[in-house]
Amino acid sequence: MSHVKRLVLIGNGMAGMRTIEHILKLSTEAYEITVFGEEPHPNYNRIMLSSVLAGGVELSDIVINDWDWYTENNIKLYTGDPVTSIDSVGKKVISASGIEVAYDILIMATGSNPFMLPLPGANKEGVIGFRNIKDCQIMMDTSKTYKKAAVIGGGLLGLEAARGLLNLGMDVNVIHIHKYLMDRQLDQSASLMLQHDLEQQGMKFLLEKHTASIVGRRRVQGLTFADGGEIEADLVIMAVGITPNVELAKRTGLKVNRGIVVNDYMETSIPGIYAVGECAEHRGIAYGLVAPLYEQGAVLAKRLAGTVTAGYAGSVTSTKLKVSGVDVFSAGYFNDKPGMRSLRFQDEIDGIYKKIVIQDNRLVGAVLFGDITDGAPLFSLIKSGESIEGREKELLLGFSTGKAGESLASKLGKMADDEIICGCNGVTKGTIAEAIGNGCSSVAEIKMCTKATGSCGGCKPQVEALLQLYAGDTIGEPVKEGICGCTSLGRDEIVESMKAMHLMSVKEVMNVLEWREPEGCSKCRPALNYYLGMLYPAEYKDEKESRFANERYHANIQKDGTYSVIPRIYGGVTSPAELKKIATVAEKYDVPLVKFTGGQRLDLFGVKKEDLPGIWEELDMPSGHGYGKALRTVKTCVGNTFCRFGTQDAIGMGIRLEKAFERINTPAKVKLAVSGCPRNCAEATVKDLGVVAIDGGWELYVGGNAGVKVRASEFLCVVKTEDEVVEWTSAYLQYYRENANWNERTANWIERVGLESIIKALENAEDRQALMGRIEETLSYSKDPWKDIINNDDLRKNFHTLSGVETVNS
Ligand SMILES: Cc1cc2nc3c(=O)[nH]c(=O)nc-3n(C[C@H](O)[C@H](O)[C@H](O)COP(=O)(O)OP(=O)(O)OC[C@H]3O[C@@H](n4cnc5c(N)ncnc54)[C@H](O)[C@@H]3O)c2cc1C
Ligand SMILES: NC(=O)c1ccc[n+]([C@@H]2O[C@H](COP(=O)([O-])OP(=O)(O)OC[C@H]3O[C@@H](n4cnc5c(N)ncnc54)[C@H](O)[C@@H]3O)[C@@H](O)[C@H]2O)c1
Ligand code: SF4
Ligand code: FES
Repeated sequence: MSHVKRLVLIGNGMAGMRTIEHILKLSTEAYEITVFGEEPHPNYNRIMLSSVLAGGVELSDIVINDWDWYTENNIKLYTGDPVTSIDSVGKKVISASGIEVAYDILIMATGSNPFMLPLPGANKEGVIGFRNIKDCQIMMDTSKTYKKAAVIGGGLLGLEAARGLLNLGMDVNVIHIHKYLMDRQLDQSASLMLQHDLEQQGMKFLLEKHTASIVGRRRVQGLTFADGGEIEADLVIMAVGITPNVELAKRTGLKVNRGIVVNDYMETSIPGIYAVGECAEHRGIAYGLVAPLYEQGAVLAKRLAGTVTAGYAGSVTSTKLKVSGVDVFSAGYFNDKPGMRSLRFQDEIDGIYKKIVIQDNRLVGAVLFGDITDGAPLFSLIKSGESIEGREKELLLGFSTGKAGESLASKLGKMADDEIICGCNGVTKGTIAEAIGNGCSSVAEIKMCTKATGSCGGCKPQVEALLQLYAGDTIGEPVKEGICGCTSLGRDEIVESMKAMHLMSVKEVMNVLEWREPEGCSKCRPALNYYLGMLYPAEYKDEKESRFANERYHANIQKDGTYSVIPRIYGGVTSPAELKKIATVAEKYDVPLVKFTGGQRLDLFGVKKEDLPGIWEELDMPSGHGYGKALRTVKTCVGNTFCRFGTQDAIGMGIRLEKAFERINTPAKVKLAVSGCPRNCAEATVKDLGVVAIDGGWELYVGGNAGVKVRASEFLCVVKTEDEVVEWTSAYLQYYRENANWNERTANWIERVGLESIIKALENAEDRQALMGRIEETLSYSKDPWKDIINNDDLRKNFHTLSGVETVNS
């Protein structure tokens, strides 16, 4: 009797999951797949952590496959639960939490660990590597309190970390053991030019320095060096290389050198167990960049799907530094060795350096600084190993004869179709041209079709140039980006079309506006649902299936799959009776944790999905919307009710605002606060809208945020009465609802459109009244979502099965 084979993947990272994606494409349903991940997240783009740290990219933007993707593909995912042992005889894995899963095929993709120098004091608080979301979060949090950072290691990772920390406002010293930065990728000339440019950006370097110890009490306070020197540091990032994560493999008895030894088909020394990614060692090499790991994944997937493959033969690698303002590329051999010749070009005026390394008339290496447009074609030549005899100087001076000022699109036009444009994903110019020919008209669409630009993003300029070349008006305007890969239309065009054609459902919008993906995606479906609800509050029926899980269940999904429930406590003011009720419910349902939130609410953590309706019913309190893109909380200080400094009734004002705007859907979450005097105990100036009492009136501030990027709010207006506070707040919130992009916080919106334009839209009393009328109309249709479910037998019965798009929500 044949049974579906059970495939277990250990490591929910970039290489392992790319392998699974390939397998799903090659042979759907051939395997019953289980994935274990040590990190408490779905699969994300580790490469982009540098961009998250540098700012401009949110953690939610770097998810590759969200939670729903696993469900949709019938993959059982255990996160935050590492596999701790493998029984290779009984063919099963056991996780830290005790889960046992049997396998027929086991893939190990456990990645690497940062190499932590075993220095005295290395275990102090504030000493970390830079490898995962947690490290990234620690750096972002630390920068809010501390100012002095030291990065040990001036390689790719160290420099990208240093740039991010500078952007976070820290003072950064990079300590490098070698005389030249990026000594594993660059020659001396390129390295010196790089150092110069980074110093101009504010980075400081201590070169040829051997760190001797890390000093401080519990937390790091500084570093000492072998030459007797020392510096102060409140945060130390070790970026001195990585070591394959092979402990589990060793315990299992797999053959391990530096990495888990694999053959050309990624088979380890034990039949049925494969290894892929940074943890694997192939022909003596454990790679540390995604391109070779993705190649390995493609080979392994073919092998497991029973497709013919020649096997993996090893890779030549190329790297680009992801630091804005400096362009650095390196591939193959970058320093001359006996038997090699090199040609160099250095332009100190424009800061350009090029070097190509040749052996036996073949290109074996290249280093580019300042202008890296020739990186892709040079890398193709290195990989192809073809003779470049007689073309050496042409290659050095500009690949495609490179006339001064020649556009990138024109250069790319001269390239052969089989040249690689996206190094990370091995995507050729021909493949991208074909995707454009098949109708892809934006970078996002090309990413969806080909994966190009989906990893480090370094090939985006080339892909944009190809779009200009093949989809633009000859070489005209760049093709604009849509709200997601399913469309090339932007938010305003979509909303205008909805109005003009009176489109009334998500499906209709996608049909009429010719969506590329008929079902849409997790970016556009919730956005369309929001825009339709905003335009037609009376007629539009909210589509549950276009909402994130948090919003479907009206509770926040937690990392272990349980939910957290926050009842509404207006203005943060409760009563003994209310507290008793919450306590009774928490006891009855065995709620493991009851905690105050930053917004002065009580949060019940660890609630099972099936208990949600019962808990809501027994609490008999309105939903606090702690999960939604809606008004979350109005935080208040005690105001003149008890405080001797208070000039106004902050509590009363806060409760009035919360009662007025609870249940309003907004493009992104909205938090308010009211302080009773300028001492501002309710922290009103880091809220989406903050109200601060003054003598005889109130000041209103907007666009504040205390999240990853702290932003102080900006002064909007001063008013005398509580009624005026409500009027301005109504108008401001409705103007935000009508004009911001879905998922755009007020802080980002105001930065994008400018406070001036908002003041202009609100300064006229008639306009304010009109906006207030529209928000009141919308509010008149809103109902408490918990009551809605509890009182509807059908909804309550089918509560478990509410499905929709997936959660990367905060
Ligand atoms: C900040 C940063 C920037 C980078 N930039 C680039 C770049 O620009 N270009 C480039 O090519 N590469 C870059 N890299 C390297 C690239 O991210 C890695 O090569 C790639 O992620 C390796 O993939 P992997 O799947 O082998 O390992 P990982 O992505 O690390 O995945 C391994 C996963 O396995 C999990 N795991 C480990 N042990 C267990 C266990 N016992 N049970 C369950 N799960 C386990 C780990 O927690 C991890 O989530 C960068 C790396 C970092 C940290
Ligand atoms: N843009 C990219 O492609 C990119 C970005 C980040 C990370 N990565 C990858 O992540 C991995 C880790 O990166 P990395 O920069 O840590 O590794 P790396 O090996 O590239 O660089 C480490 C650097 O640390 C220096 N060093 C070693 N010991 C030291 C010491 N005691 N004190 C000071 N300096 C010391 C080395 O000279 C070397 O230049 C690599 O595989 C890298 O390819 C790639
Ligand atoms: S903000 Fe002013 S009124 Fe409110 S608690 Fe602080 S000091 Fe008192
Ligand atoms: S080169 Fe990295 S995503 Fe294309």
